[in-house]
Amino acid sequence: MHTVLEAKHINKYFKKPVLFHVLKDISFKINKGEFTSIMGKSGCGKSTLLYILSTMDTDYEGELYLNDDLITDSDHLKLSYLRNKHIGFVFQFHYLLSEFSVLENVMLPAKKLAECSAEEIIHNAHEKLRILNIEHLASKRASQISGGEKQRVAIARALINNPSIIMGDEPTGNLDSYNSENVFNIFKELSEEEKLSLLVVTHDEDFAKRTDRIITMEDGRIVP
Ligand SMILES: Nc1ncnc2c1ncn2[C@@H]1O[C@H](COP(=O)(O)OP(=O)(O)OP(=O)(O)O)[C@@H](O)[C@H]1O
Repeated sequence: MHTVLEAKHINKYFKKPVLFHVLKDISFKINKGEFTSIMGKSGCGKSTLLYILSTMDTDYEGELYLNDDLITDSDHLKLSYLRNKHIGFVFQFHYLLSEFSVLENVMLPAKKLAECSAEEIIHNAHEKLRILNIEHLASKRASQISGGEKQRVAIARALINNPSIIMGDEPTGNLDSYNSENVFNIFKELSEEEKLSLLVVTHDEDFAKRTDRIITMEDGRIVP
């Protein structure tokens, strides 16, 4: 089984206001197509861990592998490239640009990566909107669509560069139960049919129970 992401003995300390050992010897693997949730009480270190796994925080001890490559000591430019190419993000808040159209919002990470022609990017963005059943919204401004629709646009944007893994920080935290179910079903389908890996921090037990695996954290450690 191909491993998409591997954390080996990750430790993280916050140095201020006092020295605080926030992540303690975290090790796990995420395989291709695996849908994993991370749960744990507020303050146990979930977001801190996701920040490291998503390559945004480089101030940690231990090793991080992306598609079997050790990326821990990569410079910021390389990490920014790897992040954009291989990792899609879905947050609690959608972070869409409200004055841009839905299509333009979805295209943005592909423009940044600049590995496809403008025509290909438009074609790919339409394809992602079709997968998420929101192609009819393509020309609307992001400010003109509902909360549930915005989150689906955010997922389409996360998919645009065909990442190896989608990371979510409470992606259903702002949604009602209907839209949360919708997002869950989209993620499940992506993992089963596209063999996409998903790693989602959530407080929603119903959501987590239906993922392939729950990683439970307590006081900066993974509960064995
Ligand atoms: N920049 C920082 N400096 C010092 N301490 C921090 C910093 N950021 C977070 N912490 C502390 O680290 C711990 C873990 O925070 P983190 O945000 O990872 O928790 P979490 O599990 O994601 O919580 P929640 O479920 O409430 O989002 C908390 O005790 C928090 O107060």
